[in-house]
Amino acid sequence: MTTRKPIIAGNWKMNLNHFEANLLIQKLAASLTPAQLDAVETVVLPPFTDLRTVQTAVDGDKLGIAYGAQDISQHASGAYTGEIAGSMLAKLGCSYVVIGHSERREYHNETDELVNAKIKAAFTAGLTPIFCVGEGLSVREESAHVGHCTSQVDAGLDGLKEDQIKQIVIAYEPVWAIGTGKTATPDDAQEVCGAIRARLVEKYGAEVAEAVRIQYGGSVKAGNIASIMAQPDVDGALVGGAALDAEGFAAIVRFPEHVAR
Ligand SMILES: O=C(CO)COP(=O)(O)O
Repeated sequence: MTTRKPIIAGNWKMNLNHFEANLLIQKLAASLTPAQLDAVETVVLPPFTDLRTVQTAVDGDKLGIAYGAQDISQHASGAYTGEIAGSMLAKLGCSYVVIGHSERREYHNETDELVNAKIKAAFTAGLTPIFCVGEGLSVREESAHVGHCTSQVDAGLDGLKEDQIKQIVIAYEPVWAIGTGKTATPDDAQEVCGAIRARLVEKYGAEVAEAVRIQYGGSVKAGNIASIMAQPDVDGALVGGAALDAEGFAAIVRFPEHVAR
């Protein structure tokens, strides 16, 4: 029995304009009861252009759903064309921000150093990072995935204070399982999530490590969430494709009806 509150987050990636975002958030809220939303922290991560719309819906109707952005600038403000500062996200009521997603690491050449700088920028703005780590297929095939992920964790958390580490959400997303329909087995998810927690114990002590919520991400859907959430070191999921369907995402949030924690 863990005391960590489960957190299910829907990463909408580059999908849905603000009209579509409004529909999805309303439908999602209508599909979940207050008790279900109380049992599982439910988060949506829309594109920047949808954040104001989501804020209006969530605040206006007190939907009980948290939201955040998919990226943040490492800079506080200034001449950085196209970038979005943490303070701007905080002003829009964001609680979370995804940092270091494999799609940003791969397509935008984000390094561990940049990810670390963005995590610090998030905390400065009062946002909670959802810090992503994960290995590609070749690393997995060499059985080097555990070390790969724990060193990404080391680099991302470098220089943070203990209370910041306790607050952070770490998402283990094996790249080969993202959008491929190929889910890691529950044992695969536990292996890496457990190793991440063991690493946190080693570096920061058990009290800090026990507070950190670790998500699994990669082809999560209603049909596989229960077996993944049954793992002792998996505290939630970061959901991509299945988060674009209100009923499908709501069914994932309702996982406690199928698994005791
Ligand atoms: O990358 C992901 C969430 O951030 C996972 O995406 P899928 O759920 O579509 O595999």
